[in-house]
Amino acid sequence: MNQKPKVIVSAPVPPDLRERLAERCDIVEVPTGQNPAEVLGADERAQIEGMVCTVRTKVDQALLDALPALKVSSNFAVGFDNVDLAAATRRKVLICNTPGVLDGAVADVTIGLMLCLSRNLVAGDAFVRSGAWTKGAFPLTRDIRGKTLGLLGMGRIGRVVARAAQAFDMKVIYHNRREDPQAEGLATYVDRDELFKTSDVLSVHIPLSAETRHSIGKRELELMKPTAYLINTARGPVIDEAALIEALRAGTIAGAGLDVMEQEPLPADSPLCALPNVVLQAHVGSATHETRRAMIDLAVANLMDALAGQKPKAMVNAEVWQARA
Ligand SMILES: O=CC(=O)O
Repeated sequence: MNQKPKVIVSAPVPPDLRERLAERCDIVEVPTGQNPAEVLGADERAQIEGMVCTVRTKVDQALLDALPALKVSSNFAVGFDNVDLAAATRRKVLICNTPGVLDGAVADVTIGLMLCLSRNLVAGDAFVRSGAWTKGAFPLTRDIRGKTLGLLGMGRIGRVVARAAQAFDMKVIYHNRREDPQAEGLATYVDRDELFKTSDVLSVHIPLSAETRHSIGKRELELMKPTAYLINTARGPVIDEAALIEALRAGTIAGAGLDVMEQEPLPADSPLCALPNVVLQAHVGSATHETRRAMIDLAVANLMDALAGQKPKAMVNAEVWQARA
């Protein structure tokens, strides 16, 4: 009988799915976020053929060197900025991710942040709880109806946000590397500066890469209207956080809604936590029972398919798969 392939599980795989995986693979447990190269001995590492992990696992050259038999690494996330993709592709390690199943959940948090900012809902809750209401009315806020929503990035999530914004009678504009035919009827393509200049709410939906790191900085913030809000449910480091804090303090923009930050978890002494015009969330875009289940189903299916020689549903470096076929 063929030996089952050894796989690292470094993600919250629920018991029923773990059982299914164990029928086909020999599971090696690595606590989520810990470096398998530090947790496992050399003999065990040498036998690892697959891995399912969160974005807290850095799949870099050092880890690839520590796992010389690795064939597939399956991210329990749509983002893959934890992976050195060039190094993985060079080593012919297939990288998988979980696109599609979390679009609605992330779009919901985007819309939620937009409403919290424009209607000041978080401060309104504190206002009532503190008894301040008994002393006077809550300050007026701003409508989003009829305003312009700008989307930086028009992928799957951006399109769901655009569709949702239509229900609020918003005008939706977007900027992408190129105009997207799938955005037709949903949003109007504009150039990048125009997006920053004309958006009343600007929402970020681009992946983190060497090119996008700090791509929203002082210059972009200064292009924005002083009444505009910036929302980020993508990755923290695409925004230069120091520049953003400065802009929020100076009133260059009206506020920000952030589900992601440069440092996560965000410490309570971060200047962001002291700013009244910021609404913060703990990187929870995809964090619902239903969506996380769909994500882990897909991540484990990708891993099992790849190891069984079947084309996984979602591959980041499909060229590795094609070269094998
Ligand atoms: O941040 C979450 C993801 O990339 O799936």
